[in-house]
Amino acid sequence: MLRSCTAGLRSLWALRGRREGAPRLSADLQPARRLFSTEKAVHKDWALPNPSWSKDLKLLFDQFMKKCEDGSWERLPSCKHTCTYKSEDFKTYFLDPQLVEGEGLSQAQLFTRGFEDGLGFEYVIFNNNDEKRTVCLFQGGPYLQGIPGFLHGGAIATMIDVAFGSCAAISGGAVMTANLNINFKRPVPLCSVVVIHSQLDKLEGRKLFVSCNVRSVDEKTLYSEATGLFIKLDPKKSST
Ligand SMILES: CCCCCCCCCCCC(=O)SCCNC(=O)CCNC(=O)[C@H](O)C(C)(C)COP(=O)(O)OP(=O)(O)OC[C@H]1O[C@@H](n2cnc3c(N)ncnc32)[C@H](O)[C@@H]1OP(=O)(O)O
Repeated sequence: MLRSCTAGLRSLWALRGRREGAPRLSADLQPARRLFSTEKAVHKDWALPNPSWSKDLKLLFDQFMKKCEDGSWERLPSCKHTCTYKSEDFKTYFLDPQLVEGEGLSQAQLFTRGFEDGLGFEYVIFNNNDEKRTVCLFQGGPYLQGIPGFLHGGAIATMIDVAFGSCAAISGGAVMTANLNINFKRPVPLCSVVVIHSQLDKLEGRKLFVSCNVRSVDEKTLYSEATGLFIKLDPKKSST
């Protein structure tokens, strides 16, 4: 396992090395900033394979894409800058309209999509709307290291939160995390692929109770288990 992780790291660094000749981040950000601040923003879908994806991740992705063919599962597209109609719900709820229009948010992007390919969070989420459950395929890159060679617990918590959010949104629409409880049972090797199975356990008014487990691709290792409480936003309330 150590060897495959090292090989994975090596190929990621090679990928990064190839990009060293390209303009550095600050210059790269300029077009993104312009794109985000105009109406004509191009919304790339980041929940699709890229060269940093391991064989395991591509294989699982293909398997789930097959499950999507009969309509029982659907792949969730993912933008760097929230671009679905749902983001309007959050803006209405939380933000001063002047802040939305102004420079303050011009560089905002989804936390989990803020890394170059392969270095941070590589993931795709599939929803099963009838069964109120989701599967998140996640490969954590070298910038997410905690103890040497393993994923940072905060990175796992982040992915669990994102997976939960998608699961709760099936029934709740615009939701926010109120509570997360995670039991970390085994450390996750850096650059490996894990599968996060989430499900809605209970719906009680605006409260959505969810749970998940995080397993290795062969399902033999249980890395983490978690529960969460999400609250459906009440459009009559505003936090500002
Ligand atoms: C578009 C692109 C997407 C992009 C997709 C990206 C997905 C990323 C997912 C990331 C999600 C996040 O990071 S979210 C960010 C982290 N979370 C937050 O910042 C949330 C901060 N908290 C809040 O703003 C608020 O507390 C809310 C919105 C959660 C709830 O406020 P509220 O709407 O006023 O509701 P409130 O009346 O207080 O509570 C409703 C009911 O829930 C219960 N309740 C509330 N909080 C708790 C709690 N912690 N533990 C137990 N119970 C609780 C109350 O007792 C009540 O029960 P009863 O009396 O009805 O029985």
